[in-house]
Amino acid sequence: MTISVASLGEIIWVIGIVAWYVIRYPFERRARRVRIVAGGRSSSDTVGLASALLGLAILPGFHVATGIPAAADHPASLWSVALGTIIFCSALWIFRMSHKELGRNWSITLEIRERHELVSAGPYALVRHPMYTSFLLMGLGQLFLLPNWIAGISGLIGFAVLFLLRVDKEERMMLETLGSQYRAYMERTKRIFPYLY
Ligand SMILES: C[S@@+](CC[C@H](N)C(=O)[O-])C[C@H]1O[C@@H](n2cnc3c(N)ncnc32)[C@H](O)[C@@H]1O
Repeated sequence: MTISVASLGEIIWVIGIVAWYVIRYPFERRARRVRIVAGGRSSSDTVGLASALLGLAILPGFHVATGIPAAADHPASLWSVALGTIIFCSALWIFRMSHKELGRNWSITLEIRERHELVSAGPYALVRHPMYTSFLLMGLGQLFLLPNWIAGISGLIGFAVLFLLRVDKEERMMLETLGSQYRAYMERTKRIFPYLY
């Protein structure tokens, strides 16, 4: 049995998405047991999360399952699949490290947990939002893995909507909660790219 390069990219993308959920699931379960003391899901955050879900999972998943929209297909290449695999694996690694480091402070939305603490170790020593760095890399990996302009680019668009709707609000919330401790942390870190932005 031989598989095409296009199918190979799609299979790797599916494995990547399953691995993403395997990493996330235990943190979702644990988060249910830690009390929320401030914040909550706003309508703009719901739009951001829905965009990320649509662009990074639903649209590409629909394309992989049905081949639609075939008109947006472009030729697949082995170098693109290899690059996409490396980028997607890096995204999963950063995603896993950020969850591990955030631990009980993690929330899917903008919330403050009981006894919330500033996390500034591991990937958080370099950037304030490594989980968003991992979403950006996932979107980039998707672009290289799926040879379809719409399903390929949708992850980056979904990430951008979530990031732009959320990041200022998240930093404001952290400043209100942790005050000078978070301000000092902001002064020594970048947002998503170490030393750059
Ligand atoms: C989905 S997590 C994303 C965390 C971070 N923005 C990132 O990209 O890695 C969002 C929650 O993490 C918490 N959080 C964000 N940065 C944090 C930090 N440095 N220390 C502790 N909690 C943090 C906030 O309570 C926020 O509601």
